[in-house]
Amino acid sequence: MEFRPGLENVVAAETTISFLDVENEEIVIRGYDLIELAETKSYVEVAFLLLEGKLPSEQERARFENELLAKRELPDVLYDVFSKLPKTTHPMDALRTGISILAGFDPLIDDRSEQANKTKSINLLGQMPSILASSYHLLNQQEVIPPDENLSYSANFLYMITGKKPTELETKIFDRSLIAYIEHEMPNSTFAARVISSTHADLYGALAGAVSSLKGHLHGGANEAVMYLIEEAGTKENFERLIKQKLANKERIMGFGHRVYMKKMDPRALLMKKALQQLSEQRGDFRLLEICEAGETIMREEKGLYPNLDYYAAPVYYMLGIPIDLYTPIFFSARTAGLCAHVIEQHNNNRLFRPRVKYTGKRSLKVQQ
Ligand SMILES: CC(=O)SCCNC(=O)CCNC(=O)[C@H](O)C(C)(C)COP(=O)(O)OP(=O)(O)OC[C@H]1O[C@@H](n2cnc3c(N)ncnc32)[C@H](O)[C@@H]1OP(=O)(O)O
Ligand SMILES: O=C([O-])CC(=O)C(=O)O
Repeated sequence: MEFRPGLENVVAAETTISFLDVENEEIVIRGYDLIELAETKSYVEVAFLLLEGKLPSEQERARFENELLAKRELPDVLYDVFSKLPKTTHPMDALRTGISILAGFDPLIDDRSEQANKTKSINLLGQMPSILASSYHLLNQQEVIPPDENLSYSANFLYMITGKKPTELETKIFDRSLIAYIEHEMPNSTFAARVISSTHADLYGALAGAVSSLKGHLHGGANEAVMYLIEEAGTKENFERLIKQKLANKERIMGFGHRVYMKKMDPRALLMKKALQQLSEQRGDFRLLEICEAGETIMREEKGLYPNLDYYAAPVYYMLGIPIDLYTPIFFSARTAGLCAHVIEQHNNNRLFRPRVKYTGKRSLKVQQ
């Protein structure tokens, strides 16, 4: 039996959902190129594509978006729990708690049929913005911002976080970031969700496990860590110095490197870099763009490493006025569509995940009598 640390290059599932075609620099989502989807479609349309396997007609999009918007209300107990959690709770932990509580409210909890799983997925996708925004506000002893009926899914999501009606450009960029995060083949969190659902566990359990995985700094938690590093530096010169110092100490720089892209730029990072350029030009404020470009150059020169999505999503979120500890929950919220598609696929064609080990421990020890 062959052992590959980190399961590098091990094929863990057969799927029709997505594939990283690194050679051709394409992230294939149900047959489409993710970057093209991000430039031409809305998050709601790509979520529909993931769940239904095809892009929606205009009528289907409107119905689906209305369905999501109609699910925004949460059971009262969630608001109550969020307001009672220790104020130091990270919103990712509140989010995990929220998903666990919702499980108890689902009459179809143990139904793994495709239809029941789709119903759960739509409920969760609709509720996700409310969970994020309300948990953040309640943890910070602020009023919860009620949804605005007249806004699109993404505009309302941003509004419930910031309390400000976003401009058209802000909505477009936020929506694009959600598409960038929506699905990415077999990252650690998706693998976790598939492993959990392979025991016939329910979709909520699989997603709660995925939240835990995605919170880590080597995965989704990197977007927050990037922004804290930029904030700590404040200027381009300090950022360059800080990166060099960390590299000299053999520390990792968050937002760089990727198991699959290795020494190539993540196509989604370029998408978000363009968004940062747009926001910077529109505001006449190039500070974050200059800092990030300086970091990108140093990492390429010193380590031959390129930015991943988290590196450029972080300053984009900062410029959109989003609190830093919501960056990773937003990543998860966007990823919900992809994760649900994977749980559905796993449940529809299941075999229990149960790998083996390469044992390096002791043998033949005798118990002392
Ligand atoms: C949207 C996402 O979730 S993308 C991932 C977000 N995560 C990050 O940005 C965290 C920073 N990046 C990393 O830690 C890594 O690049 C990972 C975890 C993403 C991928 O790691 P792996 O494929 O396991 O590569 P591995 O950890 O073996 O690293 C290979 C080499 O590159 C170095 N390296 C990889 N990434 C970085 C980095 N960001 N900074 C400095 N060095 C790095 C490692 O130190 C290692 O060097 P060595 O061979 O001299 O020991
Ligand atoms: O693919 C990965 O390993 C991590 C990643 O970029 C993602 O989940 O978007």
